[in-house]
Amino acid sequence: MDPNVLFTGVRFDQKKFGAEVQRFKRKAEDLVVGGSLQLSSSKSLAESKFDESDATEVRTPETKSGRRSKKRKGENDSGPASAFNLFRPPGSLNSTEASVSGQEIEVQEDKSGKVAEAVNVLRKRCRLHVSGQNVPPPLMSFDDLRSKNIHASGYTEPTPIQRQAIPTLLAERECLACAQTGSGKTLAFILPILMSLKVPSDAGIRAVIVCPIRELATQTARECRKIAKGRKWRIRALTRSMCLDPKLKDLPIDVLVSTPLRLARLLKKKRVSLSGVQYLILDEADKLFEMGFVKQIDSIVAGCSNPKAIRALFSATLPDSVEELARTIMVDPVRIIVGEKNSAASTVDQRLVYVGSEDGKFLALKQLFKESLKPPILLFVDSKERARELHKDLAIDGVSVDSIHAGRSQFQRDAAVEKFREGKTWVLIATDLMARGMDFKGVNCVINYDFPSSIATYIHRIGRTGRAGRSGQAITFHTDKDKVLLRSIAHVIRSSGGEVPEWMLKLPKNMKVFHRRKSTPRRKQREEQM
Ligand SMILES: Nc1ncnc2c1ncn2[C@@H]1O[C@H](COP(=O)(O)OP(=O)(O)OP(=O)(O)O)[C@@H](O)[C@H]1O
Repeated sequence: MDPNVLFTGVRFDQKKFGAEVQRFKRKAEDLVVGGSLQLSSSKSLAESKFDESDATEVRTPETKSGRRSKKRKGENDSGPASAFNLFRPPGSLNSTEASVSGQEIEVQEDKSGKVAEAVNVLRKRCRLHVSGQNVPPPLMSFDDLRSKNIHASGYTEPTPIQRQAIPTLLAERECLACAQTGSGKTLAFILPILMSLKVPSDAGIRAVIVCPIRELATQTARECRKIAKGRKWRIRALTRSMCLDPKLKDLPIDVLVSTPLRLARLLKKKRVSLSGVQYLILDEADKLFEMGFVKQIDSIVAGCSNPKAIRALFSATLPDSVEELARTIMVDPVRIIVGEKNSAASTVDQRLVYVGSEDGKFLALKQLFKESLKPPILLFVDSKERARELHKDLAIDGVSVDSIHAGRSQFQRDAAVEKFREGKTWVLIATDLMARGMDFKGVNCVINYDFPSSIATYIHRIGRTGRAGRSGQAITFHTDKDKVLLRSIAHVIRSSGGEVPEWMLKLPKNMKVFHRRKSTPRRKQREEQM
């Protein structure tokens, strides 16, 4: 294996990813209608800029007294927000207006109806499906935001989700957003948060981003710092050492990124206050609404007691049940779906490989290594036991391999992620811990060594490749035991443009697609196979 290929694109810079940047750019250019689409909101957005040099010119959505100039109808300023079941009633937003940075967005059906038509054309081309009352128009260009850091980060044009979510959050509207993996959802919430908060302040935590795993929280905080570069924002990922700090409450923090458990524990012990939070983002929202997290999320949502706090949910998969639950905690949310809901990234070439039985997996893997696989490769297994077993086997074969799972210490986990990012590890064996949100740009291939336990898991796992417009490959091993979910996954592949045999699509319908597999498959000792 040529180790040089490992270093291809592991780190994102504009030079290395010139082609991708161009691809994003090209797509965006295609969206301009006759090169002259002008939305009436552009000016308002420009005036929300947040780069330091521009700070004095920023128009604020607040009056001198520090209160927002707009108040939602029916909003109770004094009453605290309560947990899931007790939320504010929907429909309390004035349906005829929404403000961005204190200005009205006027997507008027003007005399010629041209603006409204242009908005529709842009949304159609971006495959943006939006619903809600008086939804703000999409963002035409990052230039409208006049942020130097965006361009410095190598981002030239907004992705579809960014086009709609940024103006929505800037307009202080709550939102439910679903867009494919690797489509830039992180920036879609980070940017409006920083723009809305405008300047660092000692007023306490003003934005909270909740992610299901620590590695993702660290990554999100890093991305946030990148966008805030040159400013004195205090952006912190909640670490163990911070939790142990007796002075935690006095730490200056503007944006806090955390996993649910850590934050919920601190809240319970009253060691942190979220009463001044203006933005609460639930990233990978469907995961956070699963049984294991829901209590913690409930307490975090309740802890963000500012009645004006804006809540937003983001994920690449948003089952209807989660949407329903989410709506109980949101006020008149804007629903933003890019493309087909719960679909796999079309940039990923997906393949299903029949390996017969459990024992066939290792042989098939070796064969793939011999034939065609280019590292870095992310390989998913079902459990930490499986990860340990395969790690040992591949290490014997001289492959540069590492593993990451819940059985490893945080130090080992961080080191594994870092080495993989740097291209020092060829194959990273992972459990579903790594399936969501992690942005390893250079991953060439994802292998589902063990069949995913749900469609959502499949979509997120394979979404670790083919990110930011790059192409990637996903190979899924299946055995006779995996028939239960095979049909559903074949449909996911077909609907994202992949090829699957007809017979797979005709397998009997499985009703338990979102259920976990009960037992971990075992294969014979490797020695027995050789
Ligand atoms: N406008 C843009 N132009 C070019 N690249 C971008 C843009 N916005 C984001 N990116 C890059 O796209 C990659 C994927 O972004 P991000 O991690 O936010 O995806 P995501 O939609 O949250 O994916 P997932 O669903 O897997 O969490 C990142 O490397 C990011 O730097």
